[in-house]
Amino acid sequence: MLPAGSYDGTTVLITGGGTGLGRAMAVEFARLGARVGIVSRDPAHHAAGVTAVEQAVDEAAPAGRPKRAVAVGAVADVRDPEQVAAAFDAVESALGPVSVLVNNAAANFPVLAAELSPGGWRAVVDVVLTGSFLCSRELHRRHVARGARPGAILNISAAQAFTGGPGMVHSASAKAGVDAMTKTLAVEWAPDGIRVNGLVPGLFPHQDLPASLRALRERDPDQDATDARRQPAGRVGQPHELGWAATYLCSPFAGFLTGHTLVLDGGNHLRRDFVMPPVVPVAEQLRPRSL
Ligand SMILES: CCCCCCCCCCC/C=C/C(=O)SCCNC(=O)CCNC(=O)[C@H](O)C(C)(C)COP(=O)(O)OP(=O)(O)OC[C@H]1O[C@@H](n2cnc3c(N)ncnc32)[C@H](O)[C@@H]1OP(=O)(O)O
Ligand SMILES: NC(=O)C1=CN([C@@H]2O[C@H](COP(=O)(O)OP(=O)(O)OC[C@H]3O[C@@H](n4cnc5c(N)ncnc54)[C@H](OP(=O)(O)O)[C@@H]3O)[C@@H](O)[C@H]2O)C=CC1
Repeated sequence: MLPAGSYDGTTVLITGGGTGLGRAMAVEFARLGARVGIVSRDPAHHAAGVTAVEQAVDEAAPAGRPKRAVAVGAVADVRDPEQVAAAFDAVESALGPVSVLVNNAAANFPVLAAELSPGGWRAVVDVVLTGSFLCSRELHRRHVARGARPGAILNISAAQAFTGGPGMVHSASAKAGVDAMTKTLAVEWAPDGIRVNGLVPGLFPHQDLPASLRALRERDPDQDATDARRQPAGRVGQPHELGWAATYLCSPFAGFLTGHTLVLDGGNHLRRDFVMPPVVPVAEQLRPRSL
């Protein structure tokens, strides 16, 4: 854990920060003193994120300390550059200039590549890859115009980017693009004082995931134990652990680190051997079945 107050005076914008892992990261930034802007499509998700952040900050604050503005939500579909700019405006007018951006918003659903429509491909690639680019570009534009420094961007990726993602060709391809963007922008924007890194969560189950992804696990009545057995570390990730990694990567303690993607998965993406479990075709894995 970083020292208390590490993010005092810093405004962090997290896309998709109202649910799941984005919310967990928002809470950890706020615990360390950050003000947090939560940007996504659904105001109900913003409300959940703001409540979680306020609760965590209240718990950590000494009794009687006056309440401060710690979190706001702003509506935007990250696929639309005008909505992205308007959301930055809204967050900055409430919380001050954004110097840390977490590109966390994502879309994904299991589908065979042969059955994926052009619209389904575009929806996922546009949210994950184009959305991360548009938000990064907005942070960079504002940061440079102000002559501010330092700044940090964190791109949330997935191990599918390195291995491919059978049953999720759209997400794997988009996340691989995000990883290439991390390295490219790290070099282009280092002279502007903006670091760009990536963070890959391994298996982090939570209830906010869309039904199509939760269903992959819920076929198994003993899902938690099965998930744990499938990880070299013997357990899945806990969302606050992703927050700990995110707050480190965007902090001055990582001030010389840029263009790096950190994998937080208990070793799972390295689990390759000559002897592997029998192959089950992806079409069979995705076929609905009764238990
Ligand atoms: C941790 C436990 C789970 C274990 C499983 C393993 C997980 C591995 C993880 C891999 C790494 C990545 C993880 C993640 O990204 S998790 C984050 C997931 N979160 C979300 O996806 C939230 C947001 N998602 C959405 O809102 C929707 O899914 C969607 C992307 C579809 C929303 O976009 P949009 O509003 O534009 O959607 P539309 O309804 O207009 O649809 C657009 C086109 O997409 C087609 N579509 C939509 N859903 C499906 C589906 N389930 N199957 C096939 N096609 C689908 C839809 O038909 C549209 O296409 P057309 O225009 O051609 O009709
Ligand atoms: N959970 C896991 O095991 C893994 C997660 N990841 C990655 O972690 C990150 C967080 O995922 P997780 O928390 O699990 O999933 P969630 O489904 O909980 O989060 C996705 C978030 O993205 C937002 N979002 C989706 N589409 C848009 C859009 N068009 N514009 C703006 N915001 C959008 C959603 O908010 P709203 O609906 O309000 O727009 C939501 O808050 C993602 O990048 C994901 O790929 C990677 C590997 C594994």
